[in-house]
Amino acid sequence: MKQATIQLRNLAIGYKGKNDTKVVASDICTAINGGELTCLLGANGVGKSTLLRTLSAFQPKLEGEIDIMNREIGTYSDKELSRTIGVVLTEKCDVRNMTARELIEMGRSPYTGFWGTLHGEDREIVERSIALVKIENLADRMVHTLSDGERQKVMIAKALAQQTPVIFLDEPTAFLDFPSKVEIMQLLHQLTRETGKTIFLSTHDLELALQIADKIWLMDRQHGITIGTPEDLALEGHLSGFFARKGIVFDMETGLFRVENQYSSQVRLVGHGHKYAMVRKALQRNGILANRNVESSVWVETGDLTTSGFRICREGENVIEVGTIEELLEQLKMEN
Ligand SMILES: Nc1ncnc2c1ncn2[C@@H]1O[C@H](COP(=O)(O)OP(=O)(O)OP(=O)(O)O)[C@@H](O)[C@H]1O
Repeated sequence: MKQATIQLRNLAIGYKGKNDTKVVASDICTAINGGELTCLLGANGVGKSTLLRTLSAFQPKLEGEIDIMNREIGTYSDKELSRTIGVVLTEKCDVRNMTARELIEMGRSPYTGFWGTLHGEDREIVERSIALVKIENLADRMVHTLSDGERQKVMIAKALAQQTPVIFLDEPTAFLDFPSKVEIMQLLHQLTRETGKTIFLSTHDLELALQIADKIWLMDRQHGITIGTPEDLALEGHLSGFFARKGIVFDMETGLFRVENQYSSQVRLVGHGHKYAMVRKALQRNGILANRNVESSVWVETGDLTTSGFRICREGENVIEVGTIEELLEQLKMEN
């Protein structure tokens, strides 16, 4: 049984103005478990950052309770909070004249004295954090010379150096290239497994979240927050409902989203394996419905990985052989 590290009771979040209050979300009653990677998904402006900032005590809640490890967040001193919650926000930090390692060392400040003197153990933790995020090559660079993605990794290493049981991250993968996105998500997932940390992050990287997260929170103006494993949310129809926009369909077979194609013609495919799958994908991307069940006077033999090229066949006509999918597309387009 997973332990709930964070309990939210009737939580309302938003902004208090002079004359009015903007409620971004209300009646949030749920928990975030330790040892799990939880990803918060939702459209622009729905309130993901507001929720993360409220849970991090960077902005006041409007109503309700936030219990972190069985204590109301308001009862924590700043020092206690900094030993409990590590936060990585998207805002650019304006740091000059500081190396990446020095910035990561600041993650140790909740544990060092007034002068911020690092001891042997602190240095070891800093080096371990650098190694975990694989940024040894950036450690001696000045922070203001780093790219957005590189700086993001440094901020994650700083949060790791802080050694808190809870880490909140606002769009940690936003500026990263695809392999780095995967790497960071897998790292965060692995940390929840190995250290039992509670990691809660917002992201627009839907596909990655669906493949890596233990829990998904779908945040929506109409339905509030819906929570579950990616697979339960899929089976219950929440995922397809949530992203039901024109042109995006949730594919139950793969558990992922795909662009819905509009088909103008169809072709029967003969073959199997990777070559079959790639030809089908290429044709469908080009508006040609293609699979082995389609009825058509023209068919494509994809062969398999032991055969070379592809064959376009028509009853009573010569077979056309092509070497690549690009040539296959060209040929089929010419014929249409
Ligand atoms: N300081 C503020 N005062 C008043 N309203 C705000 C403030 N900051 C944000 N908002 C509003 O609160 C709502 C939620 O914003 P928030 O930044 O939390 O959304 P988000 O889900 O993180 O969006 P995105 O995916 O675009 O980052 C939006 O309507 C936004 O305009």
